[in-house]
Amino acid sequence: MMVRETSLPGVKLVEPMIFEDDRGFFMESYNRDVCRHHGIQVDFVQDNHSLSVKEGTIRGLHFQIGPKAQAKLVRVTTGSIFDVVVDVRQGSPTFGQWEGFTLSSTNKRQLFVPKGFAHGFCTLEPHTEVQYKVDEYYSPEHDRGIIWNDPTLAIHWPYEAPILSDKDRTHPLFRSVDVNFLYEEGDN
Ligand SMILES: Cc1cn([C@H]2C[C@H](O)[C@@H](COP(=O)(O)OP(=O)(O)O[C@H]3O[C@H](C)C(=O)[C@H](O)[C@H]3O)O2)c(=O)[nH]c1=O
Repeated sequence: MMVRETSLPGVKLVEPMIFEDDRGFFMESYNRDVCRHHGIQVDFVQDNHSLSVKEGTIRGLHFQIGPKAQAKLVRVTTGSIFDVVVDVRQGSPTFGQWEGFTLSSTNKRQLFVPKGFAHGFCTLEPHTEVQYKVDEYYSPEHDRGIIWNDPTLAIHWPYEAPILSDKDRTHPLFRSVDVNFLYEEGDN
């Protein structure tokens, strides 16, 4: 497995080792010790799996606050996504900065998203399946977000008129990132 840092300290791009033969391939999709060796020092407690039927679907930008803040290890098992993280850690030198990554079932790349980052993705193909580990359980009361087209962030999404859930379109807690300091260090 190779792990490289990104423009946002703590966010890591993971390239697993792929063993290919005439049957297909084998990979360790998660190895706790190897992750720890590369600085991914979290104990995951929940696996999530979503299917988005149409390309141009955006899920996010979401994160949980306080003691339920989540770190995530994201991968794509069918299709492909433009995966986006936003630093929402109050006082962070990169607060409000975002970066996007293409994850796909072909490149098998994974993205480690630490606590304190909003996360969202846009599907680039129909029938895209995303699977990700989180290190805190789901807590709707702690769910927060930033609207996908927040002008402060000006994220370069690949689609201008995406498919969204009602929550992602209208949620009252989804405001511009500069309105709310949404995560404070030590909240976890
Ligand atoms: C996240 C979650 C949701 N749910 C239930 C709640 C809803 O009834 C249903 C759909 O939830 P939601 O519309 O929030 O799903 P997504 O829009 O894919 O949300 C995710 O989108 C972005 C990409 C993320 O990084 C988050 O992990 C997560 O917020 O599943 C659960 O039961 N457990 C969970 O952990």
